Amino acid sequence: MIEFSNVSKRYDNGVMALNNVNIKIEKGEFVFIVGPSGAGKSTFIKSILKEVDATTGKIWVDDVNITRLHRRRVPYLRRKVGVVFQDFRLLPNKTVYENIAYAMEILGTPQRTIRKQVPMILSLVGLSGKGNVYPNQLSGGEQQRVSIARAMINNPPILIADEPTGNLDPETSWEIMKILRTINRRGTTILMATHDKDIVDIMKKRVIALERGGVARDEKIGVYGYDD
Ligand SMILES: Nc1ncnc2c1ncn2[C@@H]1O[C@H](COP(=O)(O)OP(=O)(O)OP(=O)(O)O)[C@@H](O)[C@H]1O
Repeated sequence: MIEFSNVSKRYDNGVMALNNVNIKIEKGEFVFIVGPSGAGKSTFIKSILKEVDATTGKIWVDDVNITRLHRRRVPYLRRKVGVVFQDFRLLPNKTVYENIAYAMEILGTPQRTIRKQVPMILSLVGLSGKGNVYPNQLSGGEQQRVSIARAMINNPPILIADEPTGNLDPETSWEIMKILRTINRRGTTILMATHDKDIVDIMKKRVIALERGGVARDEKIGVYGYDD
């Protein structure tokens, strides 16, 4: 589903953010990406989305070698990979419904399909009935659920969550984890970068630890392994 083969990323300032990374993630896996600040987690995620280009090596996403993917094809790649961020990134002047509908419109989804699917996606994240409210009328946890709903339009095979619980209290974080687990059980491969020790230790999922751009650990049922 996702494969990194001898991938290195050297930024223009000389920093080696990824250093000969070899990783294979199968369809349907739930993988935590952990590691100290500056270890390369964001660079790893960005290279799956082709927001940064690997300097050397090859990356496959959903069986497509994206290393040489033409710029024109990048939007097709992004359709296969939903993304959720720590800071939600919702449009403040659009309602919950409109935030999701707008993302579907950008992908060229017909209005009829949008009208049918938005309620289904809202129910998946437990927000049925909240379609007409604005993001600032929602709690942080609810906003993150909207952002997960938006990421799941078109039912992408891969969902990337970059510190999705970073702005949330522990109880709310677990509500988000339950939703991610449900989405994973429905077949979506999930990659989650996190600094949340409790979540990683309790979930008992695969853990890939990056340190100084390299894979320091890759455990089938792993732990967070750091003190922060
Ligand atoms: N655009 C860039 N230009 C130059 N160097 C960069 C750039 N982005 C990241 N870096 C450097 O690459 C290294 C890896 O950064 P990255 O953001 O991938 O780490 P991270 O593990 O996501 O960190 P954090 O946990 O703090 O988010 C760091 O040394 C960082 O300073």
